[in-house]
Amino acid sequence: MPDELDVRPYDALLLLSFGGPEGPDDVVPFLENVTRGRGIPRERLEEVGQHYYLFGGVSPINDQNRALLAALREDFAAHGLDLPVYWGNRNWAPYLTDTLREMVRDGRRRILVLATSAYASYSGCRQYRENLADALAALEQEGLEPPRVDKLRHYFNHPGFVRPMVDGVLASLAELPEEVRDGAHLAFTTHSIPTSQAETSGPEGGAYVAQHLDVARVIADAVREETGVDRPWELVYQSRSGAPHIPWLEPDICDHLEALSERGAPAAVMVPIGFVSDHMEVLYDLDTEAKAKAGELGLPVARSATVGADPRFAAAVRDLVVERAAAERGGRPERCALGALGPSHDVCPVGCCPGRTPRPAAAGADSPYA
Ligand SMILES: CC1=C(CCC(=O)O)c2cc3nc(cc4[nH]c(cc5[nH]c(cc1n2)c(C)c5CCC(=O)O)c(CCC(=O)O)c4C)C(CCC(=O)O)=C3C
Ligand SMILES: [Fe+2]
Repeated sequence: MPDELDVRPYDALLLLSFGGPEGPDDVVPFLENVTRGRGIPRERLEEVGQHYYLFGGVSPINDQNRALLAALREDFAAHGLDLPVYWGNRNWAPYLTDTLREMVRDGRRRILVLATSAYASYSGCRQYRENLADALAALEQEGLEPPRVDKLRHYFNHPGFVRPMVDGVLASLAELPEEVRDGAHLAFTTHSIPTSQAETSGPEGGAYVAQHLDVARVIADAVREETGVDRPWELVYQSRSGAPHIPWLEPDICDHLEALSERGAPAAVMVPIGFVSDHMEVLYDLDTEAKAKAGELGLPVARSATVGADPRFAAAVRDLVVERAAAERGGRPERCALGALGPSHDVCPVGCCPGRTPRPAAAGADSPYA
């Protein structure tokens, strides 16, 4: 048996994810959960519903989280990290509030949260924190003493998140016809968000785009070193939602593929760095829609894998847990990070990644729960 790793003061890890439908009957209620109060046009919802029906009404995200849970438990057990791992979602069962209630009933008082979103932004960070605050409030209403909840730092630049994506790009390049491989562009993609949200992301603003650019550069550099070929790369966006008159980050991946084709690019690899698993935004927006677009253009494309349940990602989570526990005990742990930005903060400062209207958010400096 390995020596036991010190995770005091924590007594549990919570995998906090988006959630997704598990059958056709779940699709509409799931979309209602996601878009409640968010001003998404009806037509957009109907369109996104069709994406899910195309895949039998099942999002792959839940099985991907089950696989990640298994990978985390296996990694923790193999390395003497004695920490139970739970799973709860923002928008579908198992719901966050139900999981937190179970955790409290199991006696968990100091909970560390791993969100399946690696970057700063309202949608990718504070919204998860608001949902945590709502769940804690619900437990309080039920007469339960809310546990203390902390969130792991953003892991976009952790080597265990980045390295599997480098391998993914190398595998995708190998899938392309040999004669276009060296000229292939790398199209790094992430979820588009309103430009106003991008501008206010992180403690000083602009973090969403800056963090993605940093990761894209690290991956492009690593691929150049591995292959000896310097390929052009760009950061582009996908899965735009919202009303058309509100500006969102651009260009869209499909417009980008068209521009590449016009510029005479021989091929492209789409690299979904914005996502942690190959969920619906990847399967539909890239593998279905963007690939169809590339087919029309006669542009050879491949799409590289997200980290999913890669054992290196599970090991990165272990590293982050041990690091954060040491910091909570007053130590100065080593903090792994690639790229130019350095390791992200442990505790989101007051006011970072603001939403449209202020709401209580847990696991940050402005949390109403200690
Ligand atoms: C930044 C970001 C991430 C990455 C960080 C993270 O992972 O959290 C992400 C992930 C995801 N988004 C997902 C699904 C959806 N997102 C929607 C809508 C929106 N996303 C937004 C942003 C993000 N979204 C925004 C600004 C909106 C507009 C509405 C609003 O302001 O809140 C809608 C409504 C319909 C539509 O308009 O598309 C759906 C169905 C799924 C599940 C996929 C599956 O089922 O496999 C996942 C992982
Ligand atoms: Fe989304």
